[in-house]
Amino acid sequence: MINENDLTAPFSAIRRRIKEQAPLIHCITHPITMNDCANLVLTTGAKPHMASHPQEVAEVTAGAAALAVNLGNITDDRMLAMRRAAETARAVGIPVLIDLVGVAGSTLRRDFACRFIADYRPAVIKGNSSEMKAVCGLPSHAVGVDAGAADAVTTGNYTEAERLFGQYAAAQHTVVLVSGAIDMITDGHVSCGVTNGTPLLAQLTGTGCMLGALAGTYLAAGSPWQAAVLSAVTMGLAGEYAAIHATGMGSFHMALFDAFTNLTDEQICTEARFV
Ligand SMILES: Nc1ncnc2c1ncn2[C@@H]1O[C@H](COP(=O)(O)OP(=O)(O)OP(=O)(O)O)[C@@H](O)[C@H]1O
Ligand SMILES: Cc1ncsc1CCO
Repeated sequence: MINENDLTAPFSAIRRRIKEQAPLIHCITHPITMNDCANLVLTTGAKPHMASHPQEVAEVTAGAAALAVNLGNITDDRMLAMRRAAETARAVGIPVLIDLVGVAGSTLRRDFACRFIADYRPAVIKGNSSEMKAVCGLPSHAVGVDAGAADAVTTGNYTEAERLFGQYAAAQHTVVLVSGAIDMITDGHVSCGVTNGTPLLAQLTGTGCMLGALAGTYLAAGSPWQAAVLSAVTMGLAGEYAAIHATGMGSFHMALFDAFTNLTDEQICTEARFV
């Protein structure tokens, strides 16, 4: 049984370190959510750099504290940029997160992701349940970049999902963050499910990409496990607060950013909910 205090104990320290150190977070991502990801990183106190030109990314990563790459809306240039940046991340010893956007419906992205994971050993691999099943080599039921209902992690299949994704995480020596109504985080030895959130988060494009950028930011100040759990709790709770004030998706979007700005350590530690 997971002790919730053990999970939440490091949260405040990570948040404080990010505010004090204002680390540079290099995000190589796509135009659909780039602006939201940059603004979310800013709410933490960290500094985003969204550089993606293949000829400059190595230089940018060399000055960063963490690298987050996202396969959404992929291009040849960004694939090359991600590999060059990851080479540098490995050389200078900074952690890498990969967000598997769209791998379930694209052989190009799936092959790229599997090669990237094998070559650069990301500290965190993030995806929705369909994307994660796809890189595990299992049939998945994605609808475009969204997870299919048949792949969702639920209280009914939680133990099986824990086994499946845990096995993959252990084999890759990484932390897996599976997003959804229950966000599952596992390294194959320890796992937890974060139940904070609102279905509205799935109605706003790119909240999964934002979750990846947030986990990438916390990687600069905490372990991969802590970074993944804290990001899931933060996104879920911010969604819950935003849902209270929103009257539609426009105001939800704004209220979500207000919630990121105003969430306190106490709210995050006392209102985090785990399966
Ligand atoms: N039904 C739900 N109830 C509560 N929270 C949810 C629900 N669906 C998604 N979320 C939350 O929304 C965020 C994004 O998760 P999701 O699985 O939708 O990502 P994604 O598919 O990668 O999204 P995108 O491709 O739009 O970036 C996570 O923080 C997750 O907890
Ligand atoms: C809609 C969409 N298409 C490619 S990426 C993206 C944003 C959510 O991942």
